[in-house]
Amino acid sequence: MEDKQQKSSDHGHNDEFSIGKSAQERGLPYVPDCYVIPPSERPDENTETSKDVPVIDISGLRSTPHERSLVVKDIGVACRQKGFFQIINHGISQSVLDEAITAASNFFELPKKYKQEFMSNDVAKPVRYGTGLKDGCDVVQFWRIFLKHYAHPLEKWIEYWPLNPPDYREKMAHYAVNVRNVAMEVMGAITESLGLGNSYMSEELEDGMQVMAVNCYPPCPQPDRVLGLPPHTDYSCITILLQTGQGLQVISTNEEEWRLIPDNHGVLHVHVGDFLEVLSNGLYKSVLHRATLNSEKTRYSIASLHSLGMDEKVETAKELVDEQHPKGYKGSSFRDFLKFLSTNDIAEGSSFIKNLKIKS
Ligand SMILES: O=C(O)CCC(=O)C(=O)O
Ligand SMILES: [Fe+2]
Repeated sequence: MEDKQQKSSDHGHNDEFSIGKSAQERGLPYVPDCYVIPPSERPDENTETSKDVPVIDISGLRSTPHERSLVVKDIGVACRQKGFFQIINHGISQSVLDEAITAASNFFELPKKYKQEFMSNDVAKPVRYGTGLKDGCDVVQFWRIFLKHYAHPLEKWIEYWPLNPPDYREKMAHYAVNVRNVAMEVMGAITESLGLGNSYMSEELEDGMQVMAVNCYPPCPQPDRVLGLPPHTDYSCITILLQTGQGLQVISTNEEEWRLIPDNHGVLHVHVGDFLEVLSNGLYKSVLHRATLNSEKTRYSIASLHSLGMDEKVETAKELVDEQHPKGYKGSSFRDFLKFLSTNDIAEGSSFIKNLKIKS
């Protein structure tokens, strides 16, 4: 994912952009020059909302073998044709979703002193807070505040999570555990759709990493000149995204244009990530996406990224390699990604997955 752009912004945070207020209420007349991105990279305000987002009822995965096979097929088609899909009847109650978002927004609204202790530009830190909102910068910045933390195994990492707001750990953990169960179920369906069986990676995923990127995008006075997050693909097998309001844009596998993703209450959005592209030998492509802004309302998102263990390499499934489809990718681990990130700037277009491609 993005990240490296924080190298010069982690120290220069600015919470004076009070989060709950619209840009006008905060009296912000314009976006500082340092945030303004070149015209070719600016979001177009007329970007169409994607009309054919696959919405999949995953309760069928727990139903009869016939029902399950239909859902598996739909998931496979969505991964191949789009690189993303949305899920309903995922089994996570609305209150768990809402409480995770409330915990996130309460964290971001805390006074600076509670957040500062988590600030770091060390991308390998298990808990990290950062913001692109700063004055006097001389590089392209992004209009986002984030808290990232590892979440699995929960008992190992939760003690590093913020103690404030007091219910942050409880509420976020509740969501983390639930969304991880959904991720395991969806990954089983994905490997099944590839003809590898539903338990192909379940053991490795059991010991895998879960990183939660908790994002906050304050209202922006000129949302057409700046982005919340630059275009990137995720360093995961899959990412599950919970969002409040529209802002996510994607370029699906079968299109060339940016499309806005609708946000429907209670729906979770699933992205194919880099490691799944490697595993599937490019049958399923990790999806390019970015976060855009609005001038009215703070938007929150919680991205839960699921991959294998820190040193467990994801290799292309040998079942998907033959003479017509030679192995297209080098194997890689989460640690390999962190190493890549520490020397490459994803905000400037570096791409982990491109780096893994074997040139033919
Ligand atoms: O906030 C969003 O819509 C996207 C977040 C995202 O892509 C990420 O955290 O990797
Ligand atoms: Fe992402």
